[in-house]
Amino acid sequence: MLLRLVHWGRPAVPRIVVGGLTALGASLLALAVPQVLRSVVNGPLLTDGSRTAVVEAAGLVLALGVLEAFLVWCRRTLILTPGTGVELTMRRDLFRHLLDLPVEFHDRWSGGQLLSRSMSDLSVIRRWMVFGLVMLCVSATTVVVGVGLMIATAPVLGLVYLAGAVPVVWLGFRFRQDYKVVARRARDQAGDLATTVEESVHGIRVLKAFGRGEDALGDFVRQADELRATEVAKARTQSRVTFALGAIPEAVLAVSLAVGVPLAAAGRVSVGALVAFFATAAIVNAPVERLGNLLAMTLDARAATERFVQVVDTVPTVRDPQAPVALPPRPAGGSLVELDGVHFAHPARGSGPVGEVLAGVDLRLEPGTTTALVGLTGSGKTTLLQLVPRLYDVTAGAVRVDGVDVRDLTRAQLRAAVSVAFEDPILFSASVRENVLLGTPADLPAEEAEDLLQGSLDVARAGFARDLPDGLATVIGEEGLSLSGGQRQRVALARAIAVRPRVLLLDDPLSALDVSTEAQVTARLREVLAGTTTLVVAHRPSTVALADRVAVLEDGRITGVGTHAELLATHAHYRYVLTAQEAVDDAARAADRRAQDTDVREDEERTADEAADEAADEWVETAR
Ligand SMILES: Nc1ncnc2c1ncn2[C@@H]1O[C@H](COP(=O)(O)OP(=O)(O)OP(=O)(O)O)[C@@H](O)[C@H]1O
Repeated sequence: MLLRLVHWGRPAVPRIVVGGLTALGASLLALAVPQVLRSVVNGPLLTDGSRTAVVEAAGLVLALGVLEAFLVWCRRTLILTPGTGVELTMRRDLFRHLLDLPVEFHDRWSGGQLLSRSMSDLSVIRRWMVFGLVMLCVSATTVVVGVGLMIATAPVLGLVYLAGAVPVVWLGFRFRQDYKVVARRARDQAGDLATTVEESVHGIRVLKAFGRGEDALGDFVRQADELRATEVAKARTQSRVTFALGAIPEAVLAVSLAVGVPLAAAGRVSVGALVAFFATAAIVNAPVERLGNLLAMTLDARAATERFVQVVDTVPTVRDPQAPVALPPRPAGGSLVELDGVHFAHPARGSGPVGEVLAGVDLRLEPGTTTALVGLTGSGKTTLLQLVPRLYDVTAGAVRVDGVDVRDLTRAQLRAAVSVAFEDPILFSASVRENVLLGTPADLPAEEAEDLLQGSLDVARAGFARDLPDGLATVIGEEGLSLSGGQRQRVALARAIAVRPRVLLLDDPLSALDVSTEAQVTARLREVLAGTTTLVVAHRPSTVALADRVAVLEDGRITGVGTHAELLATHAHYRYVLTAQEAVDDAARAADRRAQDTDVREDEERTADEAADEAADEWVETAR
């Protein structure tokens, strides 16, 4: 799994390798110190006691120490920057892939899981690459070289020390098995927790309005507690292995001492060799102890990498064709859109006829006309609309624009030709200007962009945006000024119009507007839409009025196409849908009236309160 990182880590490899070599050099220098000790003890100390030799040896140890410190500094400096570069590249690739993945992927994945993958998982990988990986290699090499030196210095004692490796390796293997499960669980739970925070913040108004703050807190605490329990389990597993990796070498050293001293007394091992053996063992013990933490870091990085590649390995199901076809030039009278035997099932609902929302839709949108799509709620109107710009791909049949199957066009070409305004408009944390011009080419001359902006705002009756605190530069969306539902819809409508598309898809874009504003927008749209083929999902008769023709979606098929009057006279289901909607509208209007009455009462009460406050203030002033 970790080898997958080579793809992103390649540019950093030279610096990581050089950094690793400097770290290895530092460790080997540390291992050289006991050998100096050995020669001092066996030479000047035990024989002639020459001061000069001791001073020379001390100078050598000092020089080795300074060089070791310098190499450690080199390692840090060399590896720091490439690690952040790798993290940036991985983050960019992940985000690019997320944008490329189809809507169906985003239906299945929660925001928190994607957020945690792009933030904390990548930080874990970076830390491992620049520290864990390097130190793991250096520690393992130091241990191997150190044990080799110990065997060379005092073979019997070296073999005793080596015997300690058997339980260490076994423990390491057991640790890997246990830790990798909890490491993955912890990362997934962190993602779930991020999802909960994201959803709660997003839906904060609903939580407050329904007084469900305590429940949300309860859910959050439960999840946070599960994560805590997993982290504790992780820490316990890690501390067990760290303890064992610390204790086993110390125990082995005690055994070596018990064996070594009699050997030295018997003259079978020199005193210098014994001193060098234990000094080397003290140096080797440190990386052995570190192995527990480094293994844990490695397994954390493995879990993070697994989660990262899980996303980047997901193959987009909606892709550009191998040999894209070009759209014919824009016809003067407008584009022809055909849906031919279209079937569609949302993947989450299972494939096959049972899960199908659309079961053989045949619909022809004549060039330059506006067609209203009417059907009961949940009948698949939004789904149908989304098949045209390939937010989903049909499961059977075909959607064609000007005779070209939309799957034969590049997505960029298709989406420049087809524009959508959704019922629930999402605005980005950017200025009104940026939001409206979102779909227009980036290289559009400033003057033309300004004309488009002003024209689109006028058609969508979104002129209110000019009166915002900073005019059209006012930041709206999540981080900016909140707009009302109707205002957001109008900005989103302006955004859809600004593209000047061949095909405009409107998913009940005026549902949050009052009837008179809707009438004004409708009138302007009729003028502007001449030459644009439009499909508008309509719930209200007033929206249907926008259309030249109406298509009725019923049981996954189009069961009637005609003018509003024709269908009223001939299509029972159409009459039923409109009547059902009128009943809903009547109920909504009644609710509006009640709310207005309450507002008036509240205003009256407020005025009375304000008057009382003013009287009280006056009284206080007079008293003063
Ligand atoms: N992403 C999805 N995953 C699974 N099922 C979905 C998804 N989106 C919609 N559906 C289902 O597909 C059916 C059609 O939904 P769609 O939103 O297209 O209906 P609609 O006619 O636009 O409804 P409304 O008039 O209420 O907006 C519904 O049963 C809905 O539950």
